[in-house]
Amino acid sequence: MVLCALSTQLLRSSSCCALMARLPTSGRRRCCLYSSTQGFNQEEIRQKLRAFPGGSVDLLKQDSGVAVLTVNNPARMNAFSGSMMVDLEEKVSQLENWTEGKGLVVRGAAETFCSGSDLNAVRAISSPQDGMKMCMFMQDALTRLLRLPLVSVALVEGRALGGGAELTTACDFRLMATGSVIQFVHKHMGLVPGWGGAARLVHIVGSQNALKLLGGAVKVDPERGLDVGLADGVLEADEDTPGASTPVQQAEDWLRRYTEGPVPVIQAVKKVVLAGRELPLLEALRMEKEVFGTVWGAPANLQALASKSKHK
Ligand SMILES: CC[C@H](C(=O)O)C(=O)SCCNC(=O)CCNC(=O)[C@H](O)C(C)(C)COP(=O)(O)OP(=O)(O)OC[C@H]1O[C@@H](n2cnc3c(N)ncnc32)[C@H](O)[C@@H]1OP(=O)(O)O
Repeated sequence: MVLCALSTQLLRSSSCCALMARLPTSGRRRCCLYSSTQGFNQEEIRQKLRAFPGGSVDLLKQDSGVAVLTVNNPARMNAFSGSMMVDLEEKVSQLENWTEGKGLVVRGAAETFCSGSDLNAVRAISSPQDGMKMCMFMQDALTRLLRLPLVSVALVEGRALGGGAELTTACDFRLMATGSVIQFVHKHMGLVPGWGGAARLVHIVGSQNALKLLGGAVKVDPERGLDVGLADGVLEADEDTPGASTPVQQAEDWLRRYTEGPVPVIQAVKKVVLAGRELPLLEALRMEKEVFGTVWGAPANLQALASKSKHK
């Protein structure tokens, strides 16, 4: 039973994914969704993907505890080349080990989000075996992205198409700029999502709306995004006001309400929500107990109690 395996995996705190990253562990081996028995040899796939160069995925970790991840391939509407897929996984690993992290903004360069896989690479990776390997590689990277103990938001400007739409679902929230579009164009490619976007979309908007967005390859604008629950907010452009905040600054301002507080507490909040979302109830309760144990009596808790006692 995959779910049982998953819950066991998540709960085994000694060697588990980022979800358990900050629990007291003797050492942590990052685990993958797939194993070599399923044809998943991550280093072999990395080598194959590196053969398709172009663009980059850039990471800016800030003292505020909020990082900015930028999909950067503007000449290709920020399409993912093979080397960018490797970049992404490496940046997720860096974030899994960022002990001071609380939040993450995922964006695209040049005022557009991402137009999915680089079609030139896709044409070259056309064998079923290689397609599966790319699929498993990106499913692993995006699952780990969503499981980071950080509160994440996708800042969608311009277009998020295909794999780019799937990338938005690997964030906790989505903010859409005026005029932006999220579109699962896979049907037009004779495909379905392969980076985990379908499974996550059902969790976000429900199966009925997911069927409509996928089956209809619907162009989701900010209004429709709010309506179906795919968008959590809309950023209004403000080019006329000199010195107005940039879309990234607006996204960081929006995120601040959910990341303000001590790092261990914010990370614990994300972990207990992840457990509730991914695990059966009993395992989720056990995970919640584990995480609760890391914050009960910890400095932030003791400081809060001390300040409360002065309120007599
Ligand atoms: C599981 C994920 C799934 C998979 O891997 O199977 C995928 O994601 S498949 C890819 C799905 N994405 C698409 O089908 C989008 C393809 N692109 C477009 O529809 C358009 O380019 C669009 C709507 C993004 C922008 O159109 P616009 O007219 O404004 O600009 P251009 O089309 O001229 O694009 C500018 C420039 O970018 C190149 N480009 C855009 N998207 C891609 C892409 N996905 N792969 C490679 N190159 C892309 C486009 O060819 C233009 O280059 P140029 O050299 O100027 O012709």
